[in-house]
Amino acid sequence: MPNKQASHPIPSCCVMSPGPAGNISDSRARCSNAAVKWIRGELIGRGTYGRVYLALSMTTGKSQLVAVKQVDSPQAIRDENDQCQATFVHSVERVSKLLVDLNHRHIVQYLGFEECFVDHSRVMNIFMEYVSGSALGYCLREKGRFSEDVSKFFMLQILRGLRYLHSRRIIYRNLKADSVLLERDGSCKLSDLEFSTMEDKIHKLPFTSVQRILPWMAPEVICHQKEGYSVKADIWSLGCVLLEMLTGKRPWYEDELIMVTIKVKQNKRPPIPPEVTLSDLAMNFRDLCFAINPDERASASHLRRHPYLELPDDWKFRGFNG
Ligand SMILES: Nc1ncnc2c1ncn2[C@@H]1O[C@H](COP(=O)(O)OP(=O)(O)OP(=O)(O)O)[C@@H](O)[C@H]1O
Repeated sequence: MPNKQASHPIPSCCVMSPGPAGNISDSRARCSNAAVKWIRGELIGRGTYGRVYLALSMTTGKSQLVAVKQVDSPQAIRDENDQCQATFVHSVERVSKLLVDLNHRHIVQYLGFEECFVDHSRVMNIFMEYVSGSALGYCLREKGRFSEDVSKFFMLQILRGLRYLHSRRIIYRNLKADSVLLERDGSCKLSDLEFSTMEDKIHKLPFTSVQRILPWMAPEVICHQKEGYSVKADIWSLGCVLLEMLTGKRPWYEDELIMVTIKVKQNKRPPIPPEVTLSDLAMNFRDLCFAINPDERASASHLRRHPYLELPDDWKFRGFNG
C-alpha cells in the first residue's frame, strides 16, 4: 500500500517526509519526496508509545544517520491504550516547534516531525539525532550500579541539559535513567522529550492523561495538586536517577505503582537499599532533590555547583565502574 502524506501535516517543522512511493511497513522501507529522502533501517528500540529505527536521511547532496521514532496515531478511540496513544500524539503536535528549536549538546537534537498514512493507519514520524550508545537504564541493567565518580560524571551532564531546559521554563517531565542516552565516549543526552511542556502552561492546569504515573515522579505531579507544578518536578526525578545509578535499582524498587502513590502521598521519599551507604555529601544532595515542598527543592544551577559533584581534575570516563 503506498504511503500518502497526511492532509494536515504538522506545520513549520516537517523537514523530512516519506513520499508516495515508499512502504513504511517494509523493514527497509524507502521513502522519498521532492524535498528530502530517507531510508528506514533496523529497529533500535521500543518505548511505550513507539518504535525507534535507525535511518539514513539524504538531504541535498549529503547523507546522515538519524533516529526515527514511529508512533501509531489511532483514528478511533477503542480503549484506554488508544486514548493514551492519541493524547501522546496531540502532545507531540503541541511541543513539536518547541523541540526542534532546542539546541544543546546534552539534549538529543530533534530534526523534524511529520504524519503520514501507512496501510490506512496514521503514523507520526519523529526525526532525531542518532545517539550511538545505549540508554543509561540499559547500562544499569546490564552492568549493575555505577561507581560514585561515574554517577557524578553523568549527573553533571544531565544537570547541564536540565539547566538549559529550565532556563527556557521547559519542564522535562520524563527524566529517568531510560531517557538518558549515552554516546560511546560517555557523553550523555536527554531524550524522549515529547512529554515536555512550558512551565506557565502547566500552572493551574489539570493533570493530563498523557502523563502516566511513574516512580520517578515528584509528589506534586503524582498527587495532582491544583496549584500545578514547576520545573522543580524534574529535580525530584533527578534525585531518583542519582539513586538509580548509585544503587542499580529503580526508585521505590520494592513497591508496585499503587504503593508508590500511597507512600508519596504520605510524604515519604524513595528509600536507599540497606546494602548501599551514601556519604554525607551524597545524602545532602539527595535531600536537596527530595524536599517535599517544591519551593524548598534546589534548582539545577544550584545543584550543578554542589560539592558532591566535584571530580578530580584529571578524571576521565573509562567504563562504568571506573
Ligand atoms: N535518538 C536516538 N538515538 C539512538 N537510539 C535511540 C534514540 N531515541 C531512542 N532510542 C532507542 O530507543 C529506545 C526507546 O526509546 P523511546 O524514547 O521510545 O522510549 P523510552 O525512553 O525507552 O521509554 P518510554 O517511551 O516508555 O518513556 C531507547 O531506549 C533507545 O535505545
